[in-house]
Amino acid sequence: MATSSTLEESFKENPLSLQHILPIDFHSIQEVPNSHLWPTINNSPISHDEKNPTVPILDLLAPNIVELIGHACKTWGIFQVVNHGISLQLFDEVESQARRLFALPAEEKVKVVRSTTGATGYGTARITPFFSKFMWHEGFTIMDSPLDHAKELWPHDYKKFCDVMGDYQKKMKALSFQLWMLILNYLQPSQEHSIKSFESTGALQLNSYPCCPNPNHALGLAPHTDSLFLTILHQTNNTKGLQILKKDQGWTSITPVSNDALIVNVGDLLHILSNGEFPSVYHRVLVDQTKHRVSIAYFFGPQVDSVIVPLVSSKDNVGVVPKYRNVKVKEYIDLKAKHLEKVFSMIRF
Ligand SMILES: O=C(O)CCC(=O)C(=O)O
Ligand SMILES: [Fe+2]
Repeated sequence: MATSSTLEESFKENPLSLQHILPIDFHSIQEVPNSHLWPTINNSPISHDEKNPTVPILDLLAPNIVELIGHACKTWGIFQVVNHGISLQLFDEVESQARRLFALPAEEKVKVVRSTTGATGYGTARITPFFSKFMWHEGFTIMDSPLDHAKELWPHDYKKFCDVMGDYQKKMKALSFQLWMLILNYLQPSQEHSIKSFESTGALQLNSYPCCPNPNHALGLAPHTDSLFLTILHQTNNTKGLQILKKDQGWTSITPVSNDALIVNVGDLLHILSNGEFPSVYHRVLVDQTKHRVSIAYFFGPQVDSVIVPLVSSKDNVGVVPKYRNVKVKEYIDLKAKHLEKVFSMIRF
């Protein structure tokens, strides 16, 4: 038996109230209720002819990929990946299984609602309690196998869902490692740095943003950063929604270059590990009046018992002092659950 704790366990100490977990019934709603009505979102609604921002697009087969990925992490903290070897068919299957789940009536979905101390299952975003308004969003989180939940939802027809999600998690884990090796190659941690050998954790997050009658006053996801090392996101390119906050540019939409392009962003723990060199991207999601958007995020990080030590002794960084104190992943997750972004100032020197 493994004695190390899991990501799931590390959420237990900060329970959420059921009121903050259960999404409204989007199938029955005609108007945005006051609880979900945000003051004007400081941006015009998504315009579909908007110019693409120049988020780096990385070909994983490029000979200078280490430099490219390092540069992208440093300058943007977010990039797109093509030529990653994952088939369009798998993306289509994951999206269609996710849509199958979200299309279920509310009384079915509630059977697999996340528990107040849990991490997996159906529910709102974990950042919900930090905002006075609710988000136009429902999610389903998978860690390891979704078997128990799938059996609840489809007692006689759960296999396809589990197979597809299992396959996707496997592919995402492998891709995460590939990206991770490239990033470590770029950062060049010293031999003794603990990050050289670590066990990973991953979580799959299915996101659903139903059509919204009033998209100018609703938010799919409120601004946030992701907590772990990397997030790999799939969204079909005909439904925009993701925006990042870019210095001098404001909120900027990220549009995939193709249906099989993946969007990869730096999370908090990689920001800390890189000693602040790589920004942890602040992002949010807008909603659409006529399109029900689904996105699939894979969060990749170290095990919760690992300690993140900012890299200062790599060759580029000689003489640089650490900007953050060492932090155990479990402690970080706990601080973030209590304080959200204020967590950075709490661990900064
Ligand atoms: O749906 C998206 O585009 C982004 C999802 C996201 O930010 C998240 O799951 O943390
Ligand atoms: Fe996110």
